Amino acid sequence: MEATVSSILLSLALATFLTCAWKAVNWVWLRPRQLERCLRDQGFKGNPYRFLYGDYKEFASEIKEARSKPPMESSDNDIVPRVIPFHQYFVNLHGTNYFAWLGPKPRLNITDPKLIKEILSNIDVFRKPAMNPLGKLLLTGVVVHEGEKWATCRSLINPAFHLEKLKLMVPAMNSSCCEMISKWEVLVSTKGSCELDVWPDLCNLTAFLPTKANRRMKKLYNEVGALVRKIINKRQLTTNGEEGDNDLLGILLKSSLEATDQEQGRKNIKLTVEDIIEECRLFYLAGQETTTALLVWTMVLLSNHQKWQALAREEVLEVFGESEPNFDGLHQLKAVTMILNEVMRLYSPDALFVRNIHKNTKLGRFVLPAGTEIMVPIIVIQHDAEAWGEDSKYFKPEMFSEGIAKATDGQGTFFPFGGGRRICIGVNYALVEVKIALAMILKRFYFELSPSYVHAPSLLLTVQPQHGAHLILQKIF
Ligand code: HEM
Repeated sequence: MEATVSSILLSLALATFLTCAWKAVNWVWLRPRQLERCLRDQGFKGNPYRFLYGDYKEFASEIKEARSKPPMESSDNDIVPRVIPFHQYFVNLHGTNYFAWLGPKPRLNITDPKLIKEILSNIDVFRKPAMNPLGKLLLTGVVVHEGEKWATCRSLINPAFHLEKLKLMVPAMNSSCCEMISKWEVLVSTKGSCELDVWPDLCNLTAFLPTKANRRMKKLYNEVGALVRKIINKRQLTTNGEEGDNDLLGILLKSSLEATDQEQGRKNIKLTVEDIIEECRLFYLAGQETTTALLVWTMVLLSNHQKWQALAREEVLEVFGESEPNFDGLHQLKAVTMILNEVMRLYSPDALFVRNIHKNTKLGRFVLPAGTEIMVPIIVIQHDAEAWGEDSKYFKPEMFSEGIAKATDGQGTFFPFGGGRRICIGVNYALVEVKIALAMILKRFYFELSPSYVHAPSLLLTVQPQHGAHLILQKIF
């Protein structure tokens, strides 16, 4: 009897071991080889799969090499090889229809705007990739949710970004900007001009908390979490930013809560306090990094293109005169809007996005096997000479003089905020914030590149200036 029990246990252990071993072998060897055959049969090209590591070594060495390259000419906008160097490497080896191995997972490069449109419009099929534990620490909330949970969160948060809510945030945005401007005014006060790395100040400006932006994640998370909890507990929400150090966050949060209250009544949906904290942390990260990137490259490009800087300043003075920027005036800023579009085309803050194929899926003439990933390199498409002309790397805001649809001929070759139903939720917020900041800076300072500026755009979550943004600011009297 005892012998039978132990032989059953042994068989069970053996069966479990064999199942696990089979799954492991399938994951690291059999499945990747199957995927590779399937992709090659459809004309995609890439390195042969290498056990477990795939192309990690190539990714790492290309990124390392790009970061240690000598700086570029400051007028050179051909930044793709520097920002996503692995892309250039694989294109050189295999052409644009390439796949690269992220461990045992092949990632396909997709640059055809028609296919991208298909990807963006089928959000249930082309999903965000599952986050690893480290990624989950960084990003949570609506940006990573899928299906029902995503739809619920998005519909509850959306009202916080409606135009009438953004209008309420303008005074708070003005006042954070005033702090930075006052600091710069002190710096230029003695000589009339000064040399300054504007990057750290712009990072602080776009942080929701006007207190020092803390870039260490844990502390940042605790700060935002504690603040949100405090506001929720006390329900001390104001609509005009009187709360002091929680103005923008407070307003965003209040709108989210109001919307949550209403929607919950209607749909019987529940967002927990933790859900809301997650969303606010996400806004902080997703919003701060990208908006700062847009602002800093705008200052760098306007330093290189003084004609456009003068034009933008003239427009700002014409619209706002002596007063601080206001919401309604922002819509009249035509040259500024053209400039921002062109900056986002050349220096797209988000350089790329990724989707996961979780079941065999048709895309154009291809059938992509489950387990494949797709990479859409936004910045590559926005630099493409076929779409934007031979001078696609030049700064030409005039291309946007009749709007985005005209500039792109409706081809979908400009999408710095993504697209489809998962388009950036903060698009209007970001543009209002950047326009206010830029208008306030233009009104008070002329700016140009300092001789110590080193042009080295690189990708670190967003496209950032690797060695800061050293400019010379000159006070306008
Ligand atoms: C210039 C500034 C910004 C740029 C260029 C930008 C770009 C993007 C892009 C490309 C996506 C789509 C990613 C994908 O499809 O995988 C996205 C999504 C998102 N962005 Fe932004 N963003 C900016 C500012 C902001 C701000 C200010 C906020 C919030 C305050 C924000 C919150 C989000 C969220 C929550 C999503 C996920 C939306 C969803 O999946 O439904 N972004 N952004």
